[in-house]
Amino acid sequence: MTKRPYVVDEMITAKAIAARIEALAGEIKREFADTDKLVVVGLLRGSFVFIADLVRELDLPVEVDFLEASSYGDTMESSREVRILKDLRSGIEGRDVLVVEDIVDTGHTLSHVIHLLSSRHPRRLKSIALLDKPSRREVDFRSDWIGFEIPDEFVVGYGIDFAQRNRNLPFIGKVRFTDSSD
Ligand SMILES: O=P(O)(O)OC[C@H]1O[C@H](OP(=O)(O)OP(=O)(O)O)[C@H](O)[C@@H]1O
Ligand code: HPA
Ligand SMILES: [Mg+2]
Repeated sequence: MTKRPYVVDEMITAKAIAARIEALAGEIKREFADTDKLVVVGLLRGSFVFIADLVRELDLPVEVDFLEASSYGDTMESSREVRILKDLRSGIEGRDVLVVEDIVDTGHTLSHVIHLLSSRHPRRLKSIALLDKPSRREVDFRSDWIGFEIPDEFVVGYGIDFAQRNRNLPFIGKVRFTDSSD
């Protein structure tokens, strides 16, 4: 658990996030225009704000489900071991599925989840990540839709945490440690 004091510098405003979500929703609606039901799967915990705003822009027949995966705990480094803490409540065989993630960093989490869900034989399986850090990627993975590409900064806000703090910030901000002892 971090004890070092830090501040959060705003990086992406709530207004910019909302505008980007509106544009992405249009692309998703075109992709799934023929669906009789789209299962939108949020990856807890970090995606809870993004999925709430995204699904309200999707005038499609939507079912919402959640899967909890964790690989960072209260640190800034991926354990590279993705633990599934909570699985979906419904089956997805033959279903149209959109996995919603807050951020793709090393890529271990979302690539593991996509591999797991594809083994359940959905009709169509796509993913969207609000943020993507391509410079940090450790596995060959890219989401089907990306909100914003960002540099190698540790970010919080809009559902994203550092040691379970700052998920409730309305914007995306980057963490900056303030003590001179480091
Ligand atoms: O691409 P990666 O390097 O795997 O990192 C991305 C993942 O790390 C964070 O989740 P975390 O494990 O912190 O759990 P949380 O969603 O509950 O915050 C984030 O929400 C992504 O799921
Ligand atoms: N912030 C919070 N959690 C994360 C990040 C980040 O930048 N990258 C991977 N998990
Ligand atoms: Mg997460």
